[in-house]
Amino acid sequence: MIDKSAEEYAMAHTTEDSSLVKALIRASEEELEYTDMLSGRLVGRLLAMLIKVSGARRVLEVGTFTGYSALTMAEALPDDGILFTCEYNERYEELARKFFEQSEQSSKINLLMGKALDTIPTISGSFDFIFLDADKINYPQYYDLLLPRLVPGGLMLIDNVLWGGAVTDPQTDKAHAIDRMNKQIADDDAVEQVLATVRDGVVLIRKK
Ligand SMILES: C[S@@+](CC[C@H](N)C(=O)[O-])C[C@H]1O[C@@H](n2cnc3c(N)ncnc32)[C@H](O)[C@@H]1O
Repeated sequence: MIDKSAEEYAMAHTTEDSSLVKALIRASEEELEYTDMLSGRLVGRLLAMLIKVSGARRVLEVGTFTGYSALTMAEALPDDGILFTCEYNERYEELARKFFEQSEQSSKINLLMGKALDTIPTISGSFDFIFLDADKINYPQYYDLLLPRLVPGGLMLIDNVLWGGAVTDPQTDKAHAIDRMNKQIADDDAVEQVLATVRDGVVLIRKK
């Protein structure tokens, strides 16, 4: 959606990933046919920045894939921070665990396997920061499930909310679901939010 040269310029002027995170990206590209699900450095560095400036300690991620954003967020967390990340695909799990184990942040990361709508309720306590990046068709359901789990003043970042521009005239079930959630957030008096045109669109939500 974003002009290619502007995107490249943004990438060239954004902090690099750690060497372990770069190795994870390379391994994902070598072992998998498609890695377009990986959120990428603009979103990854935004996540790290938000965690640092907000002082978040308890983080939940929905949608691990091979662990790019999980590892990036774990690196941004303080030593006593904890990250729960939900995935259901065992092939992605294997790659993610391999890199989590190599990381100095491994003790902070809890990978929960299974359908996220089932595994999230098994985690007790509330979260300072949530990153939603899983099955788009269930985005409205996730929003309803996750907002009550956020502390007042807590932040939620949701990825792919522009869905390549398809939300402006939704024609598919996924585009309709994302559009429905975007409208739900915009109408929700319990939050303030900014829908930013970073990569495929992210909405940053702060619970009042
Ligand atoms: C867009 S990818 C996540 C990318 C990751 N956050 C990153 O930046 O590298 C979405 C992931 O969610 C997983 N997923 C989809 N539906 C799920 C579900 N219902 N429960 C758990 N994981 C799910 C997919 O297998 C996929 O790995």
